[in-house]
Amino acid sequence: TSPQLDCAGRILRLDRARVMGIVNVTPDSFSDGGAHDTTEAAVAHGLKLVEEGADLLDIGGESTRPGAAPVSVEEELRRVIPVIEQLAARTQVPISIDTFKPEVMRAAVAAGAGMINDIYGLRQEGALDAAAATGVPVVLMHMQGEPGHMQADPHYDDVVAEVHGFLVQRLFAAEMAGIAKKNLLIDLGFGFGKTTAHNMTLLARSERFLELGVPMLAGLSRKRSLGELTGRDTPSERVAASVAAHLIAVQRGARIVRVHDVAATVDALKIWQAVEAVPTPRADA
Ligand SMILES: Nc1nc2[nH]c(SCCc3ccc(S(N)(=O)=O)cc3)nc2c(=O)[nH]1
Repeated sequence: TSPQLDCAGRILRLDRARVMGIVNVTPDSFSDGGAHDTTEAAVAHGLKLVEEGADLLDIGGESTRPGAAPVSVEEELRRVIPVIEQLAARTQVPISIDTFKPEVMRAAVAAGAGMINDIYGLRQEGALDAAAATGVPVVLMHMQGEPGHMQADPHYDDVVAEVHGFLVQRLFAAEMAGIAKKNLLIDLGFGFGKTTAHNMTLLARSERFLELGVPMLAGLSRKRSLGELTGRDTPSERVAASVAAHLIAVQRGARIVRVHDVAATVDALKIWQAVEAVPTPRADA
């Protein structure tokens, strides 16, 4: 039986790398800023990403980019719940909720979400119990510091060892809270309290994390490190770099990649899958 995730009834097979499409429901990411238009635009975007080949969607109502302003529980719910309800009704793919707030986790799963993606790794008060109560798979991500200042001056004695130790501790905490190991995933948290050097070290040594025995998610899409390495100052100019980074992440063990550019990533992974399908020559052949 090849690995798979049961996302509230929607099965996500992990026999090959899967593409998670990003749907930001933040007024500043859509022209008008009006509530209805924001919902409508976010739903349309999610449908477009599924058309492009997304295997699942990640719905986020609060930007956690460095320096972003916090959003209240009420406001975050107002943004994401209508989008989750509509997308769950209009597509068959699993819907992930990108939140660290326990109340939003519970409401999102009640509204049709089948996965929780928590950049704080369930460290907020009440998050472990909320996630356990939903019964859906959970992504535990590493972050050093908080979004407000995490990129000020990130420092590690040994970034791989420290990120590994953090994820071991979060996996333990999640299992102690009653979350089955088969429902746990990890994420190295590219760009969350890391310099470009830290990010590239983690990407280069991703395979080290497979020993944790859970699927790994990678999210480098359009991030600053890719801009620094290519000189592309605008996120939308970082598509080629993002596709390259996620192909490398998959080659080094990632099972899910979280991307803005679904069509391009799907094409790149098709080439990887064609190469992976070539049988290894037998030793005595
Ligand atoms: N599991 C998971 N969830 C995620 N949610 C986000 S939102 C991106 C926030 C951001 C934007 C830009 C930079 S930067 N300064 O590196 O360009 C950092 C963080 N990302 C991830 C990720 O990776 N995994």
